[in-house]
Amino acid sequence: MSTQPGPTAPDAAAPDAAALDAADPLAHLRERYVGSETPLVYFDGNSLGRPLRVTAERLTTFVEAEWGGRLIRGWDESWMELPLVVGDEIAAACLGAAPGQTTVGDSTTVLLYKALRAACALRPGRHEVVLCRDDFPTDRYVAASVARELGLTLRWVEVDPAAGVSTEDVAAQLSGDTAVVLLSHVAYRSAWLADAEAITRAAHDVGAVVLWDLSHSVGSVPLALDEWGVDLAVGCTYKYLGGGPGSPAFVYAAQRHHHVLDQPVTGWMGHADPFAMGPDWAPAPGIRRMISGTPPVVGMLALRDTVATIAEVGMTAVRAKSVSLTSYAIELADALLAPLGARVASPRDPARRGGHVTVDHPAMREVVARLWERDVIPDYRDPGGLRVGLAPLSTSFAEVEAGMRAAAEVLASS
Ligand SMILES: Cc1ncc(COP(=O)(O)O)c(C=O)c1O
Ligand SMILES: Nc1c(O)cccc1C(=O)C[C@H](N)C(=O)O
Repeated sequence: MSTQPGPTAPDAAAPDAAALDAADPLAHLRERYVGSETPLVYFDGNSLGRPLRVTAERLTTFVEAEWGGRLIRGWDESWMELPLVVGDEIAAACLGAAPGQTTVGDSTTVLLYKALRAACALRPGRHEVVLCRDDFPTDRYVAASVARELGLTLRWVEVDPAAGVSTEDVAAQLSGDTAVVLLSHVAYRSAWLADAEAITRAAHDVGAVVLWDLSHSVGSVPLALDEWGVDLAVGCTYKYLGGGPGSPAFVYAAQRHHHVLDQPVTGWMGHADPFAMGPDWAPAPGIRRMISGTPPVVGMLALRDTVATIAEVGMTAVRAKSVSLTSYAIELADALLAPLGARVASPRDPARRGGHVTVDHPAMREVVARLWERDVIPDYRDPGGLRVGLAPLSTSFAEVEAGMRAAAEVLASS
């Protein structure tokens, strides 16, 4: 048990964090992370993951040996291939995707724009994009802008906060005029986990294509993009993939679409022969055509260490730890925060929950600000949501207990 002073609720209601840590097969990974030896409680690994210690060494070696040592020769020797090499590493460890369908570059927002335009171009003559009212703002804003550019209509899936996004809710918005279904696999606020396989099938049944935003699921929830028949997907790498602030996003496009994949930011690096410097753009073969400009080489380094760590233990073990962490956080929220008027706003069924837990109470904005002052770092999401993000590789059960107790103490005194 934590040595932090406990709030008023009975300890008996929650299991013992020390016992959970002792039984955790991934517990040994925590000490590989910078700062894991400090008492700071980090509940924001789903927004910016902690760095691995080994990454400091990788970055230094890169500066001294590769950048400093090879200089511009580095492009021919390895950097030109890096977006596809790292894309394949993410695909193998996390996406359930065969090689040659994933590349890394741009921000998630920019890649989402490129992927959504490419998805719409796969279904000419159709006029609707189906998306969810509760999805992350960038997805809604990008979709609105693509709809303006192409003269499309947005069809909104309204979300029942008690039930999340169901396949039926999505199916109700589908028709023969649906070009693309754009959805988050895990909802950024509530952690609702969509049934990606069933929704992909429903979209295909009406002849539409799907574009999944995997930002909150990649590295936390196992994915099987090839098996599910997904058309396109994008995701962040600075969350569960530990790429560091502003690390570039990834995009997946199923191989069956490559020959006609048409994205709008046609830069020289997606050209079939960039150094021909020819008069017109001609797409590179395969997924490389999704690249626009010079690959962000430095930004791709750190995530390779996290992806290698995920590959070492496997996504099944990562998901098992994630479910245990979120289940424990919910038990503690019920025992410590519910008596103070708070309410768990994430699914209680682990099969329908991603890697974080949101607890609602009107005072949470103030509570989160006060928690940050005492080195307990959750997130706040309107309206009134304390968002507890639990990165499975770096978070201990003792950390969960200390953070939830601190939240209860602060809420009790609000
Ligand atoms: C679902 C989702 N999509 C996209 C983004 C971010 O996009 P970008 O990396 O361009 O800021 C986030 C988080 O910031 C997110 O949660
Ligand atoms: N991408 C972020 C940023 O650049 C600054 C602060 C936070 C973020 C985030 O990742 C927000 C996050 N996607 C969310 O789910 O709320």
